[in-house]
Amino acid sequence: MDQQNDDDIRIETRVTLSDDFYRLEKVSFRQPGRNGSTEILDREVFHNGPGAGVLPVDRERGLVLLVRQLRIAAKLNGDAAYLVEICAGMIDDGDAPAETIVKEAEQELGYRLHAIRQVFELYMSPGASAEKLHLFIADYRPEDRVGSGGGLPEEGERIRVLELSFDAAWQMVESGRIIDAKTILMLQHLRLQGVAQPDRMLSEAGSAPS
Ligand SMILES: Nc1nc2c(ncn2[C@@H]2O[C@H](COP(=O)(O)OP(=O)(O)O[C@H]3O[C@H](CO)[C@@H](O)[C@H](O)[C@@H]3O)[C@@H](O)[C@H]2O)c(=O)[nH]1
Ligand SMILES: [Mg+2]
Repeated sequence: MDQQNDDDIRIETRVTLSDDFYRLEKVSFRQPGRNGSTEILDREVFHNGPGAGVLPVDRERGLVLLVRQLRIAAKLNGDAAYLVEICAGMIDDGDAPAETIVKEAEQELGYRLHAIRQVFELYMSPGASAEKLHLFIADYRPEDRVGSGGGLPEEGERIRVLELSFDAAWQMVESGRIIDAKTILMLQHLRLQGVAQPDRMLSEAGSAPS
């Protein structure tokens, strides 16, 4: 099997094809070919990141906060136009991912979060996109509500805030109503932590061992 070394990949040229809201680039690079040769390939790279997202959890009441918002790409594919997702946003230049989370949670959800912990740092679609996502989990309680959320109306954001039980949110994954990857990852993470069924855990704890 050939060795695969990062240092053997040489970027030759980078050309910007489009630079409007996001940037699309065509990259030409050299990679090792067979029998000691090298070959040149072209790839397009879409720069739509980096971003950060958060799943706020109220463990006492067994609830999570999600958002529902228009995603025109999903509509173009023939899926629902309004997707249910975790709160997320693009990271402004110079901001740390956790700072983005704090801002987005206030803007989109109207909540102040506590105990913000990073869970994943991942690429959403590395074959075509440079978007790197930082995903967090955080705590919230009813008294942390500081506004109505909804996003920035001047940017055209009309975000609806959903507060759902763990089970109801997971049901939406299983029934295919939640189809956003970062949201499914985070809800799955919550289940793996073993806090996803507080009612069942409580009743099991209180029942006689079988
Ligand atoms: N004018 C203009 N505005 C845009 C465009 N695309 C997005 N916007 C606006 O830019 C803002 C982006 O809002 P954020 O909350 O920062 O991001 P997001 O839409 O939730 O999603 C972004 O972050 C996610 C998490 O990183 C990503 O998954 C997603 O691809 C995107 O980068 C929104 O007001 C949106 O309407 C565009 O092509 N043109
Ligand atoms: Mg957003």
